[in-house]
Amino acid sequence: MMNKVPVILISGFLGSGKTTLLLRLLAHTRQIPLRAAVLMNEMGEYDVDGAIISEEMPDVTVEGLLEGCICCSKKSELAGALHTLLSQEPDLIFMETTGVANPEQVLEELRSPLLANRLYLVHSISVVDAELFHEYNSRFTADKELVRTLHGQLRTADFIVVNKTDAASSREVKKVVKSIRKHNDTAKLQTTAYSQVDLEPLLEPVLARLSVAANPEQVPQPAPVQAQPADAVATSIPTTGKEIRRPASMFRSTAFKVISAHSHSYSYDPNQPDSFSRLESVTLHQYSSQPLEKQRLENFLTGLGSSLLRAKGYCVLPQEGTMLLQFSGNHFEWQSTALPVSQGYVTLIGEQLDKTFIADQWEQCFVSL
Ligand SMILES: Nc1nc2c(ncn2[C@@H]2O[C@H](COP(=O)(O)OP(=O)(O)OP(=O)(O)O)[C@@H](O)[C@H]2O)c(=O)[nH]1
Repeated sequence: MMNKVPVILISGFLGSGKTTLLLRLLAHTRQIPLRAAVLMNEMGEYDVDGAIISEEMPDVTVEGLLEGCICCSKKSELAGALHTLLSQEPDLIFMETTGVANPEQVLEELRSPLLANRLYLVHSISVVDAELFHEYNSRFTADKELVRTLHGQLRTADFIVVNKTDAASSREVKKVVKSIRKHNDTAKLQTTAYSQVDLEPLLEPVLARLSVAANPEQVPQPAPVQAQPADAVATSIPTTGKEIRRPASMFRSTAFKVISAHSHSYSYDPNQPDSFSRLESVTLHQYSSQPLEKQRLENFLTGLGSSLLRAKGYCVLPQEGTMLLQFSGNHFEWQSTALPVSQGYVTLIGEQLDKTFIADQWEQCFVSL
């Protein structure tokens, strides 16, 4: 039987700190050294998080599944993407879901015969934003699908990272932990800022398994958490080639366009007619030859109010050059990048986004010469 490759699944709501954790894990695996590969799932049309990883860890193979969630619209492509990564023979695969993905569906897919004979799950990690956990929970109570997703992210985890404790009071952090425990009272849980968790125990089962594979006479280690059944029928799987994505309307003369809108939805369930989540993503492209002004962009995003949950992308600025923009929980983060980005873009994720207004406001972010 072929050696199975360990998988660590990272889920958690928008902006909670999944990529921050993944970067730490990748830095640690590189030190060991383990050859890690990443499956990155993004709701927008660009792989912003994949680009961040590629910049910091150019040796790590990243396969991106974009414009949809691997728990629903991209579920059929999951096996192909994982097999593309498997062809690189990594020691370990990290999977980061979108912030609105329900890991329950992903885990179900990993248990399918197509994947169960090649992979085994070591950890399902859920990252929680301590600052916004309760706000999101009360805000989305009417959105049954999203509530199911938020709870699914907690239920499936064997390790929960309560992150962003620097942005929440200690009283709030305690309340968050108490609420989480109502959904999952068995997972290991760590409170932290910037996803600074103890990495060694997380990777211990992977190292144990690898050392057994290298020295088969050793006594096998206990089965990893939620380990999958050993054997399954091998089936041929279509692979997705790595795609360099280009905006469809790249050659339009219009300077700035709202290119795409993606609604997060699951396949229709007649028993749950109201179970539709209205979260969507919109990607804005920096087509203009006129300079993009940082302050105007910040004002525009803040002006969208509570309808905007998350924004991220690369902006080409007149003074600073290309910068990575991150917006979550009303906080902006700008970071210089050496990535060769010829045309900037910003992906917005939110609820009931007013696209006409957004297109107009985006246009106002460019300084008229
Ligand atoms: N204040 C604060 N900011 C954090 C912390 N952890 C991460 N961030 C910032 O929050 C933003 C989002 O972090 P990510 O790691 O990209 O979050 P994510 O869960 O991958 O986000 P999605 O891409 O929406 O899925 C970035 O600007 C991070 O630098 C934290 O503990 N405290």
